[in-house]
Amino acid sequence: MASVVLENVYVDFPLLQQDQRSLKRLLSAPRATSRFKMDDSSRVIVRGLREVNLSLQDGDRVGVIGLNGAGKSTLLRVMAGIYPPTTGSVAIKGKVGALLTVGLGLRDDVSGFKNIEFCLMLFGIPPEEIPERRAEIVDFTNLGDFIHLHVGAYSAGMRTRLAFAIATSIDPEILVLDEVFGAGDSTFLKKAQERMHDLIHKARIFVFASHAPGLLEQFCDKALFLDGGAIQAFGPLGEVMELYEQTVAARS
Ligand SMILES: Nc1ncnc2c1ncn2[C@@H]1O[C@H](COP(=O)(O)OP(=O)(O)OP(=O)(O)O)[C@@H](O)[C@H]1O
Repeated sequence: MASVVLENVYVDFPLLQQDQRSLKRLLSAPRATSRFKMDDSSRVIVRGLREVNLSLQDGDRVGVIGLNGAGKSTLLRVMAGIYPPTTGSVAIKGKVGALLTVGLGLRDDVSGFKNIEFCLMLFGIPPEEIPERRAEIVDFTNLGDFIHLHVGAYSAGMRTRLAFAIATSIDPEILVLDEVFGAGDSTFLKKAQERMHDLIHKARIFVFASHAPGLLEQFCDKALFLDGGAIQAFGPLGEVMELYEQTVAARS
């Protein structure tokens, strides 16, 4: 049984690079009351998520929706274990596969081939299984001899192919996906979509942040509407999408 349980989760990002005057302006702006705060060490922070309580169980297929900056990627990263919550707790049961910012986690200074090996070790794949899995990933990328070149010399599309092939080479029980369907050129896109469909189908829990209603309808039956870092609604896809569209219309 896979599950994802978040209790009272907050994620704060300290704003370290800003000059003092612009920080003061952020704190004094009227709309800043909920998003920008001063923390206990007098640092200005932007609140990525606030008071998030959520329980996902086997069979849940959830679309995460919200305007730019609503907190969708932050939530997915928390579920993937990339961001620890600033406060609150996160309990995950099951193997998580995260397809988030494409290219995330690739090392520029070593070859694609080596990157694959590192990632497989990181995923906990037993050493005797690595050569076969690696060969399968290399084949999927279709990068030819470029697989032996250091990743720093790859084009964006080549990175995408490599990152996608690695991330989708394990069958996750919990699949966390940030819109990556537009990745790669058209030949790769078709292959990538087939592989994605297969993974989505097999995952016990699927969480998908997207702005595309068609894709959400295709893959999800529930939706989670985030606004200003907080959950506004969580429930059947149609109802939550309607509420979201009404909110967007009221603001534009
Ligand atoms: N590394 C960071 N440092 C500072 N602030 C951040 C960082 N990452 C996210 N934020 C802030 O947290 C909030 C939520 O960002 P997030 O990327 O989760 O939004 P999103 O809903 O995925 O947006 P989009 O649809 O534009 O991708 C935003 O206000 C953003 O400015």
